[in-house]
Amino acid sequence: MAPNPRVVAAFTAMANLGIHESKVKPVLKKLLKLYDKNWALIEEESYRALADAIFEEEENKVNEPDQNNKNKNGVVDDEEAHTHGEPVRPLKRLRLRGQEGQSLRPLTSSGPSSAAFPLKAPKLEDGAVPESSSRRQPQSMAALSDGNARIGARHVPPQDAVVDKGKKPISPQLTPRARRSLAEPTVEAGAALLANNKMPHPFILIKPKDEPVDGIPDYEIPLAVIPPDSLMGTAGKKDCHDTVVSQCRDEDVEHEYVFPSSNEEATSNVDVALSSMGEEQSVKITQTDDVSKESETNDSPIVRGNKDSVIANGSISVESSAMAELQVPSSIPCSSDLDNAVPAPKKVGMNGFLQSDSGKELEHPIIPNSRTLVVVPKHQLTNDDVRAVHDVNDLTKGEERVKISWVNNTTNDFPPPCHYIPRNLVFREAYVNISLSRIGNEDCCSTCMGNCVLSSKSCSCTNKTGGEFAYTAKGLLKEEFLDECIALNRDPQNYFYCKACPLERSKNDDCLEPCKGHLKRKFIKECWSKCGCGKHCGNRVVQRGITCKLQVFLTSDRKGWGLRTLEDLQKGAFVCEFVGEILTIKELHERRLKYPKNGKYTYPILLDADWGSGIVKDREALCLYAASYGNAARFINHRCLDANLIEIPVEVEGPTHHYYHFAFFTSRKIAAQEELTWDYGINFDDHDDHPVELFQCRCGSKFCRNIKRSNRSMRSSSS
Ligand SMILES: C[S@@+](CC[C@H](N)C(=O)[O-])C[C@H]1O[C@@H](n2cnc3c(N)ncnc32)[C@H](O)[C@@H]1O
Repeated sequence: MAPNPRVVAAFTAMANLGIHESKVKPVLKKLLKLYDKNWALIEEESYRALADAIFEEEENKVNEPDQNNKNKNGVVDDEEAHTHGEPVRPLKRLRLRGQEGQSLRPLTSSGPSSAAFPLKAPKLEDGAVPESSSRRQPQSMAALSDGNARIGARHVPPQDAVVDKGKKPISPQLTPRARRSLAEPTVEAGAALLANNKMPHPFILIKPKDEPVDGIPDYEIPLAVIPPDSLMGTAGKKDCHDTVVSQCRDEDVEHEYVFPSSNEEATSNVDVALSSMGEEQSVKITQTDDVSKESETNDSPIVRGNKDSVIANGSISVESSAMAELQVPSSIPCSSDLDNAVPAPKKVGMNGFLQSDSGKELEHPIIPNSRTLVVVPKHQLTNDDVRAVHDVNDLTKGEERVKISWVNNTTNDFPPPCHYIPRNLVFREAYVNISLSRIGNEDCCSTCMGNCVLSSKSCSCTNKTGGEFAYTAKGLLKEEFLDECIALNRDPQNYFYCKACPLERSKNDDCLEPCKGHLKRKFIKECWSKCGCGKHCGNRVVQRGITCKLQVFLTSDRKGWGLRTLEDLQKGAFVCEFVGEILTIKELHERRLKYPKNGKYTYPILLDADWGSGIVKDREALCLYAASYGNAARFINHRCLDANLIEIPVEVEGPTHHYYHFAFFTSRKIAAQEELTWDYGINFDDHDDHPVELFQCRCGSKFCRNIKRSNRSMRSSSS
C-alpha cells in the first residue's frame, strides 16, 4: 500500500521538530480517530494539535506513577520492581523479551534492548508454571478483545448525540468513557481544541450515562410483571423494538449460511430445522444486516408475565403461540418499556423457587415447562426470538448430545441471548471451501479400516503430526503432545509476523501498524468422511461434539457468566470447540463499528494459522464470532497463563490451515464444579490499538497480566 501523503507530511513536520516517527504514529492514529479523520484539524497551525498531543503524551508518561519502575530508557526495571516487593509479572518479562527482537508496540517498547536488565523469575508456588513458559501477548485474538469500541476516544456519530427534541441545546458533556479518554494526553489535546472551539461539535454532544458496575453486564434488567390488561393494551403498539425485529425473515432473504462442520452431510446453503416451542419447523437460517442488527441491538431478553406468570427457571412455555410474544429489548430499555413495567412482586430465586421481595422463598417451586407463562404480546414472536431464550435445563435446546443447564444463584438475570448452534456457520463473504475433491489421498486415510488409533497400520491422517496420533485410544490427548502445545502457547518466541497483516489492513486505517504477531500452532488432523475408517475411529474426537457435563453459571467474581464442568475431567480431555459465525475480518470490523454494543460479552477468535504464509487474501482472513450465534464456549472466561483449558486447532474437513476447528482441551485434571477458563492471549498493556475496549481482568491468577491495572482501580475505588 502506498504511504498516505498526508501521513508522510505529518511525519516530516514532526521530524522537523525532532520527533521520531515511532512516537508520532500512535498519537496520530488517536487524533485521526478523535477527529474522525478530519485532516484539516490535524494540519492546522503546522500540526500544532499533533505536536501538543505528542508532548503531552511524553509528559504524561513521565508523570505516570507506574513509571517509577522504569529506568532512564523507559524500560521497566524488573530488578527494581522486585526489590519493592512486587513480583515480576509475566507481562513485564514479555515486554522485555519483545524488545530483544521484534518491536512489539511503539508505545510500550520505546526503550532499547532489555538485555541490560536481567529478568527475575517470579517465585513459583505449587503447580506454578515455570518462568520460561510465560505467554507473551502479541496480536492473536487479543487485539480483538471484546466489548465496546473505544467510543470515548472517537468521533461520536450523530445518532449517538443527545437530541433534545427541539428544546434548548444540551450543554457539552462527555461520557465517562470519553472523560476517561480525555485523561489520555492525545485526547487532552482534543479537549484543548474543544475549548478553543476548534473541535467539530459531534464530539461533545454525548449525554453522560451511568457506566455499568464493573463486570456486571449492562443487559441485566430485572424480570418485570405486567397485569394482563396492560398486556392487551400494548398489543400491536409500536415501540422502539419494532425496528429491530425482522418480521419476515424467512421470506425476504436468501439463506446464506453453510455448515462447514464435522457434519458429514455438510453442504452449502441448507435449510435447517429449528425447534420452536417444541415444534419442528423447517426454516432458513439467514443472516442479513437486519438479523445482525437485531442481535446487535438486543442484548437481553425480557420476558414479562402477569402475577401468576413464571419463568420456569428459564424454561418457557406459553398458552397460545399466537399470543406469545417475546420482548427483546436493547441493553438500555427504552422508556416505554420501563413505563409499562410494574415492579415484580415475586422473583425467580435459586433452584427455580419463587421468592418474595424479602428474598424468602415461597412455597411453590416453579415447575419447568409449566404452561402458566404469559409473555408480553408486543409483537409476533419469531422463531429466532424463541431460540434466543435459554432453557434452564438445556441451553443447547437439544442441539448437543448432552444437555447444558444454566444456573444463577444470585440475581434474576438470564444468560445473554444467543442462538445456540453446535457447529460453525459461514457468513456470506467468508471463504470456506469444503469440498471432497480438495482432499487428496495424502490428506485422508482412504485405505484404513475400523479404528485407526488401534490399528498397527500407519494412517496418513497422522502425516502432519509426525506419524503419531494426537489422541490415546481413550480419546484423551497424549500427554506429550499436550505438554508440547502448552509450552508452545506460552513461548514468547513462538509467533510469526505477517508482512501485511490482514488484521491491520481490515482496520481501514490511514496509519497501518505492523503485524503484532500470531501464535504458531500445533495442529491435530482428525479422520473424516473421505477416510476408510469407521465413525467410531479414535481419531475422531472433536467432530463428535461435547460429551462432558457442563453448566453455565453466573460467576461470583464479577466476570459475568462462566462455564464449569459438573464432572471430574482428566488431563487432555476434549471439552468443546469454540463455535460461532465464521466471518471475514472485514465483516467483523464492520459489525463492530455499526453495533459497538453487541458482543460485549463474547470474544472473537482469529483463525490466523495461515496468515503468515502471505497467500491469504484479506477476504480470506477469517475469525469466529459468537455474539449472536454460538455454543457453550462463548461463556468461557479468560484466565491469564494458568488456565485449565488450552485451545488447539483441529483440522477435520479440509487439509488447509485456513479454516479449522478451535477446540478446547483440559490442560490438567479438573474437578467437578471448577470453572473452565482459557487464556485469551490478551495484552492488557496494549491500550493504544484495540478496536474494542479491554475488560478489567478478574481472573485471580497469580500470573495475571492485568494485575497492576486492577490494583490501581481498586485503590482508586477505595479512596
Ligand atoms: C467470551 S465472554 C465470556 C462470557 C461472559 N463472562 C458472559 O457473561 O457472557 C468474554 C467476556 O467475559 C468477561 N470476562 C472474561 N474473562 C474475564 C476476566 N478474567 N475478568 C473479567 N471479565 C472477564 C469480559 O467481559 C469478556 O469480554
